[in-house]
Amino acid sequence: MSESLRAELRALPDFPPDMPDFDAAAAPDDPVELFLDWLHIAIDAGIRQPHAFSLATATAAGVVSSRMLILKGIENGGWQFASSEHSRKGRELVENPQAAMNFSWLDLGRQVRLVGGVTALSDEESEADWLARPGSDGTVNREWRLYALRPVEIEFWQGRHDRHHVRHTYRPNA
Ligand SMILES: Cc1cc2nc3c(=O)[nH]c(=O)nc-3n(C[C@H](O)[C@H](O)[C@H](O)COP(=O)(O)O)c2cc1C
Repeated sequence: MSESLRAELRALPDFPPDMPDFDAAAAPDDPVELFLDWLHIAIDAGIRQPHAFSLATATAAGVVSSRMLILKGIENGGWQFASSEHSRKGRELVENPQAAMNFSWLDLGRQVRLVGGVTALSDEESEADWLARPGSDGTVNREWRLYALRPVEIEFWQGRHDRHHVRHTYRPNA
């Protein structure tokens, strides 16, 4: 069974036939500019939920967990997301305010990884995010919290058919 699974997995296609080029030498100095450029390319390519990413958090003891979330915006160098502050991620961010994000646009052979400190944003900003959600009935949810991850490291990764994959790393706020 495990050998047939291994063979089945090995036979799966990997990169899409057409992948964009990425010239790291010509990349802008500002990682936000490059991130927004890649995000808009993903949106224009029709990728489903291009604003979805995996967020990894950890307890104070370093026990890691991850889950998918939706990007709410980027402001003042902070990538924003929202969730219940009573959730596992909410509790972990109180005891250990560090996290990692991973955006993957597989149909473009692209990944962006971010690592940094996370801050809980204000009640006003959190409430505004809750009320702006599709289907909002105008009722306030006091558990809802908007957070911002300010990256100390961002890595842009572009797959290539010749396997000379391109990695471009920024270290802002370091
Ligand atoms: C594509 C996708 C997007 C999601 N977006 C959010 C989100 O923005 N906020 C949220 O709290 N949960 C979101 N979820 C659910 C989370 O993945 C997760 O199940 C939930 O937040 C509880 O996580 P926790 O128990 O680790 O804190 C999303 C799930 C998927 C699959």
